[in-house]
Amino acid sequence: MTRRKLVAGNWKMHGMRADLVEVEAIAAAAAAHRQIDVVLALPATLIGPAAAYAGPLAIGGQDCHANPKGAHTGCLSAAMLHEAGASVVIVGHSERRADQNETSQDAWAKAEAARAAGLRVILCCGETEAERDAGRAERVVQAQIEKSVPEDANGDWFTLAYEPRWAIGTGRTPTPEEIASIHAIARAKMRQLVGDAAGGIRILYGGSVTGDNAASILATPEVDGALVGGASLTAAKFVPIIEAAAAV
Ligand SMILES: O=C(CO)COP(=O)(O)O
Repeated sequence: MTRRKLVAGNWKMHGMRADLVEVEAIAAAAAAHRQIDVVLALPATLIGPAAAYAGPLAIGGQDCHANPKGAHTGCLSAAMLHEAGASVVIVGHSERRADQNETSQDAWAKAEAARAAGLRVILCCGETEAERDAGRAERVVQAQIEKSVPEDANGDWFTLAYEPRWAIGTGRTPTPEEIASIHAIARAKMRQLVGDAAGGIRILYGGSVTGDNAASILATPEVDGALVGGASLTAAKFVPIIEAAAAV
């Protein structure tokens, strides 16, 4: 099954209104490469202003609450993100697992809530360095998928992102062979859970993707795109990754 490449940027806790010029330039690159999908997951404060002119660039949130509303000070529901202009949301990012003690079950509930509100979902998984060193990377990722991937997931609304924690913001990446191997294992696990629909679900690689390594990572078997942190913050760094995906 052919799957369109997807390049997603995650601005994390970066970005002020002055940075909307970068969003505008990235949106222009997305418009110039419509054969792929491009997403920018922005701080909630920038979703509305960015969505107003993003065009083919899909604007996303970085988290949502699992409940549709309620007494949850400081939290945002999926419907709020949707109303602000987001069409997609990241759930289960390793920084939220580390900083907010989120679990794979939380990611599952957030994915369900996002879908119910009309958002597409990018759900993250990935092992720590200690888990990889102990030879447990595959089992950790399989367990995360088993607990977090909704049983009705399909490629229309659901994307998986494999982000080994030790590769995030470190400049270190797994080899293409290691990435291909984990992605194949992830897809096999999803096939057990959702059947043939797994063939349509994109699996992104994330962790220290840059303009320099994007072409080789994006050409790796089983890699359907990239989830990019630091190198998505400026058009100068992110557009070469979009171009690399469009050229695969
Ligand atoms: O966490 C990431 C994207 O969600 C990856 O971050 P970096 O690209 O900065 O390593």
